[in-house]
Amino acid sequence: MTRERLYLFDTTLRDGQQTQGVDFSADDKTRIGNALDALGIDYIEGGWPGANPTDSDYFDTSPKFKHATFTAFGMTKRAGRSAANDDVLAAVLNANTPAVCLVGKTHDFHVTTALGITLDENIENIDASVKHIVAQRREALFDCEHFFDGYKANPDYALKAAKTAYDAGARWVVLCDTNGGAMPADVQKATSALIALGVPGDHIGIHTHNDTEHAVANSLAAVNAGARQIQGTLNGLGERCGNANLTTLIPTLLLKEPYASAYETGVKPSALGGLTQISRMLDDILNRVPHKQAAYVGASAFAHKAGLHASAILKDPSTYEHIPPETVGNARIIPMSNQAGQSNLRERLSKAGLSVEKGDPRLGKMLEKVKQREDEGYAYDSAQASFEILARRVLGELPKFFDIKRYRVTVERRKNKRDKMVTISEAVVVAKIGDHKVLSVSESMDNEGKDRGPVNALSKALAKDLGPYQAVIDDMKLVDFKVRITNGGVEAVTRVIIEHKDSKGVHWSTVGVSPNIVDASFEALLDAINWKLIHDGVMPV
Ligand SMILES: CC(=O)SCCNC(=O)CCNC(=O)[C@H](O)C(C)(C)COP(=O)(O)OP(=O)(O)OC[C@H]1O[C@@H](n2cnc3c(N)ncnc32)[C@H](O)[C@@H]1OP(=O)(O)O
Ligand SMILES: CC(=O)C(=O)O
Repeated sequence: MTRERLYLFDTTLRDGQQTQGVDFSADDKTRIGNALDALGIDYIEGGWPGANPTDSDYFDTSPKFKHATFTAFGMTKRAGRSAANDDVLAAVLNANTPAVCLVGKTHDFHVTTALGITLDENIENIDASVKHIVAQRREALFDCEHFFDGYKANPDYALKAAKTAYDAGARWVVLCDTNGGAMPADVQKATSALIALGVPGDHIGIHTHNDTEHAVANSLAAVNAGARQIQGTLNGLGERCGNANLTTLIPTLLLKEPYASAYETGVKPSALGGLTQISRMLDDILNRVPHKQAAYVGASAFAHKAGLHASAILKDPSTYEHIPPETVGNARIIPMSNQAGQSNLRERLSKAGLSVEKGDPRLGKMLEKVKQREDEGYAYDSAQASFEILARRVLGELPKFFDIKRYRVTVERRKNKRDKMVTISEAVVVAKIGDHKVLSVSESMDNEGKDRGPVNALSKALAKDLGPYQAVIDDMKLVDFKVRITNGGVEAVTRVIIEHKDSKGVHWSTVGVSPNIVDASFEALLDAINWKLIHDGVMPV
């Protein structure tokens, strides 16, 4: 059976940039754009040339994609001037991209209220703007802003605005759920109405927002009605609650029926294995902790915590997995927790290179220890590296790299040379490495002279001089530090979970628990260092 072509349009670099807290540099855009092209995305919208220096700089680099059509975004010309005389439109065209996507109003309320012009003037703006793009021999796309709300309020006008763009030569008329409030049935109905009016489905695109968590469902509803282009972003970035998540839509289109048999996209099955890595790369660029429960690519997407699940997974993974995790470049995890049985335990141990026979009494002892510690506040499902350290300790297989003799942290509030009150934390750690005693002192100041607190001072002192292990420890980078009070009131217990990564891209998490936040942090730090030394194959001196 021949499959119909479904086009994927990425707007991570444009609508994704409209996410609160996201500010790409031109170099970030280059990295992301190249990754999207390698993945097989058909259109990459780079931003709005002329709107800000970063977007203009990125367009100045004139990216040359192997697969994707590079697209500039802008808005229709303003009323009262010709398209050729609109300076905002001119800046967009001056970027010289093969495709140009213009947003325009299709909801009568927005025309009269936001633009303050007549409904006819708006139709003329759409017509003239699209014709101007086509006359410049560019592929024209028209984003029908607020199309679904407009269709509800005044269906004739919304349809007329969309049809005007098509008649003026737009290759794609993109129906936008700008405020993100449409339901799948609304999308299906309005898309079908435009097709019935004479705009073919293979000229219709869909652009949805996630304000009701329906962005993916609404994109599929439009495809079901006949649309053949989907716009979205990596990891669902985008204005407010985000756009349709391409990281979810791509595997769904390639792996799930009826889409997999009916449609072909530019993303080939062989490229799908790189999806998790691209998703994590974006988080890395944004300095964000990846969303663990993200569909397909989240670290928990294939984590089997419950004992019953883990026991069946070991017999056949398809018992509790909708797809094999490797298909999207993800990995299966069997975490340890108070929900676990011996199956979870043996699987985790074998992943750590520790083989224990079924029925070994140490398994029962270890499971009891894990459940008892979870009761005290530890959380091993989020701190697999600490579980490994605990298991090695119970099995008598934890190498002794060094011994901490003592540590001390002081916090002082004092006036500095400029007579300004400052807080300074200082930590001292005394460690014994073989026969050698090492004393390290560190302050909490960062490179800009800002106080980073007692835990930071302690971490720096601990990692400052561990003699023969130093090169391995210097390769550790703290990426996340979470503190949680697990018991309220005067008996409060603090749980600290920290995440590290190294230059090989390996991430590992450790946990510490104590009524004292410094002790809890120190325990998690020690586990992190021991885990790294073990995993780098370091021998104790
Ligand atoms: C639904 C979407 O996500 S569309 C994408 C929106 N993206 C952005 O806005 C990000 C980039 N935008 C910007 O940097 C700026 O808004 C600019 C440079 C484009 C314009 O800046 P300014 O000239 O200062 O205008 P400002 O942002 O205050 O207002 C937008 C103007 O465009 C007009 N406008 C809005 N949409 C359209 C349209 N489709 N066609 C023509 N004019 C439009 C508005 O009426 C308003 O004009 P007014 O001030 O005369 O009422
Ligand atoms: C164009 C666009 O981003 C929107 O209407 O949501």
